[in-house]
Parts: sequence; structure tokens; C-alpha cells
Amino acid sequence: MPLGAAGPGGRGQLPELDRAAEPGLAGGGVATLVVPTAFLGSYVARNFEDDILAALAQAGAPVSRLIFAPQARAVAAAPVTAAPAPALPPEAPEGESTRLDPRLTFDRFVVGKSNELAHAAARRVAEGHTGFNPLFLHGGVGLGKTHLMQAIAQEMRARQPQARVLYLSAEQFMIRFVSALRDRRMMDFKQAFRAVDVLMVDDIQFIAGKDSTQEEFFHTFNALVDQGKQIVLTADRSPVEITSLEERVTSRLQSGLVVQVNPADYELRLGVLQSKLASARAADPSLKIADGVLEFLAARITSNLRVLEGALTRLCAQGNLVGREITLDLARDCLGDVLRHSDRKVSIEEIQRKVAEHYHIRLADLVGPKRLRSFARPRQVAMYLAKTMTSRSLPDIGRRFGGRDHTTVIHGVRKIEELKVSDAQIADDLDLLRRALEA
Ligand SMILES: Nc1ncnc2c1ncn2[C@@H]1O[C@H](COP(=O)(O)OP(=O)(O)OP(=O)(O)O)[C@@H](O)[C@H]1O
Repeated sequence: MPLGAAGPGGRGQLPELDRAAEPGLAGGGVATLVVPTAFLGSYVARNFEDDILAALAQAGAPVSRLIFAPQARAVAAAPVTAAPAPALPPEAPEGESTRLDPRLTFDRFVVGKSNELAHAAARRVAEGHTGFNPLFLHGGVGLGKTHLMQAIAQEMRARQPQARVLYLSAEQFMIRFVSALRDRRMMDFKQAFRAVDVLMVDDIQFIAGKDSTQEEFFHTFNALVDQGKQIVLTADRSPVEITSLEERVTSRLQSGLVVQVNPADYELRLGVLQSKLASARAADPSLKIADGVLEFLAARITSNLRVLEGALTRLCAQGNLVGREITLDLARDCLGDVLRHSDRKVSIEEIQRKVAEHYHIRLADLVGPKRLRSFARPRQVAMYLAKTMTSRSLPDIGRRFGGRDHTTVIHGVRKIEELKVSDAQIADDLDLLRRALEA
């Protein structure tokens, strides 16, 4: 059913509806959808009711209300007079391709050290290079694996419009498989999956411990690879780290190219923000953001590009609402919760230790009273990092630097802000220190 809606991951995916939930028109504008479990029913109702109603309306079925009935109950409760459920045609797997997010393309993917290998491999596969089969991308949450996978799919579809490129999550694979089993349509299922030219399965770790799904995936995988069809997989861990996978499955997953997407460094985070801001500005040219805000976000939100992107979206919405420039203060107010959450990473003590090490001075001199330039400048650098990488207040920072007053901290921070544009050495030092602290 080609419905477009945000799925559980917010990426335009739908749960399987083909056989798992067939609409039966019961008259009076009410349709009963038979679902395998009450849980699935309420999930579909919560997330996709509007889309289903819209699709039914489009198909000429005047339905104003949906009832989600778990299978056993639906059979028992079905009114004798109810019209029989019209059999939906089994969904061709290619139907899933309509669910690609048009924003997740190579054009919009910012390349940095942490993802350049994964990006290069993805490009090669998208260009038709057959040496990496399967291509297995793995890495932490929100680092761009799905983006890369969907970019491959979109590029392949643009290059070879006739190719059947199927993108789905491992969960969707399982739901389809279970539905096919239940409805005794395994032949359809097998045929449909074996007819694709490219199979892309996101979050494959999901099938770990699900023995029958794993078994079926293994057969699908082998059949496709034997026919020379491309497979692309993503997971939050490498194949060997996914426990509860059968040995033969693990080994097949590793038989192509396994590439890690690493946590984004500061430059990449900043690059992603700049790219997202450019898109936001294209939609709203009046958007004004003060210097230093993107740098602040990139320095402070380090774990996950999705969270970083969400923070910028929130800020832009806020800026738009209040109709004024987005300043650092506004960012701090508006993103307090996100910033506090990502704060745990770097402490002032760590900053002091790293800065002392970097400038080869003793920690006692860094925080002590001596005003010698060789101590004062590193001290200001450390204060600047404390200000931009933690959410500590100025008085708090002052206290941790030998009980100094907050005005001394302000002076130090301003000094470094000036120097980082005029003094390349300071800019390099800051860069190195930031990386070391985030590592
Ligand atoms: N290099 C990048 N350039 C531009 N945007 C990126 C990049 N990496 C990630 N993003 C954006 O960050 C968000 C999260 O990325 P994505 O969903 O691909 O992460 P993921 O690694 O698949 O995460 P998960 O493990 O949770 O599925 C998306 O909006 C994506 O567009």
C-alpha cells in the first residue's frame, strides 16, 4: 500500500500492511482492519490512521472511521452480514521504494574523516560497482547510515530507473515474513524478494535472536547474491558484535565490505549544521543566526547528528516564532535540556588537564595565581573551552580556576575569541584540544 508517512524512526516508513491488516468494508463508512495483534493495531492506529483513510478515499472507498480488530477477535466478532474483505493484491516489494526520503541523497551528505570511507563505498555501490557485496555499514545511533543507504537507493533509481531497488527495515522484513507465513503465502514472499535487483535492509541487528526470520533472511540473501544482485545492510554494530546471530549468518554478512561510520568530529558536525542551515534558509530567507551559534552547537552536541539537527530545527522554529535573530543566549535558553544532556561528556577538570598537557605546564600553574604569559594564555584557552564545551556558569568556571572572579573569565574568553581569528596557532591549538576532549 503506497502510503507515505513517518514511521517509528521518523523516516517515512510504514509498518507492513499488506496482509497483516486488510481492510474489510463493513458499511456506514467504517472499515475493519484485521491485525495480527492488538499491539500492532494500536500502533498502526496511532501512526497511520490518517494515511490509511486518505489512501482508502483515493481508492474510492468512502470510509470515515477505522476499527483495528485483532485477528481472533475479529473472526469471532465479524457480523455475518459484513461484506467480505476485499483481497488486496500482495504488495510488490518495490512498492517500498516510494518510502524513500527525498532529502537523504548524496548531495546532502556532508563528508568528513569519520564517514569518508563509508561514503566512498556507498558511492561505488550506487555507481554499479559490484565488488562489495554485501556492503555492510555499521556505527552508532544517528551517524548517517540510513542517510547513506537511502542515498544509494535514490542514486541507483536515478541511474537505472528500471532496476528494482528495495529498501526496508529489518523489522519490516520480519513483519512481511510473519504475515506471509500466517497467510500461507510464502511462495509469493520468496518470489517477491528474489525478484529485486538491489536489497537494502536497515538495522539488521533487529533479526538477532529471531530464528525463523534469520533463517529466511539467510535464504533470501544467498539467493540474491547467487544471482549477482547487490545487498546493502546497516546495523548499530559490526557483524561479529551482533550476538544471537547464527555463525553462518555472521559469516555471510562479513563476506563483502564491512565499513564503520565513526562518531562525527567537530568539523563534520559544523559542516552538517551549515548544510542544514542553508536548506532552512532556502525555505525561509529571513532566518538570522548570529556568528558563533553553529560553532557552539557543534562543540556542545557531540553524540549524534540527529540530535544536532533536531536542535537546529528547534532553534530555527524559535527564531521564526519570536521573529528575531538567533543568538547564543537564545540558543542556551531554548536548548537547555539538550545541552544539559550532552554536557556529561567534558568536565572542567578534564579540560584543565588536557590544556596543561598540551602547553607542557603544570596543572598547578594553569589554575594558580602566576600571571606569566606562558601560564596566562593557556589559562585563557582553558577558560574558553570550559565556557564553550560545558554549561558551567562564569562564576563557577572562575571558582575552578583558583577562585577567580567571573569578569576575569569573561576577559579570558573574549581574548581567545579574538585570537582564534587572528592567530593561526591559537586556532590550531583549540582545534586539537577540542578533538582530544571529544575523543
Ligand atoms: N554526513 C551527514 N551529512 C548530512 N546529514 C547527515 C549526515 N549524517 C547524518 N545526517 C543526518 O542526521 C540524521 C540521522 O542520520 P541517520 O538516520 O542516517 O542515522 P543512522 O546512523 O541511520 O541512525 P540509527 O542508527 O538511529 O538508525 C538524518 O537526518 C541525516 O540526514
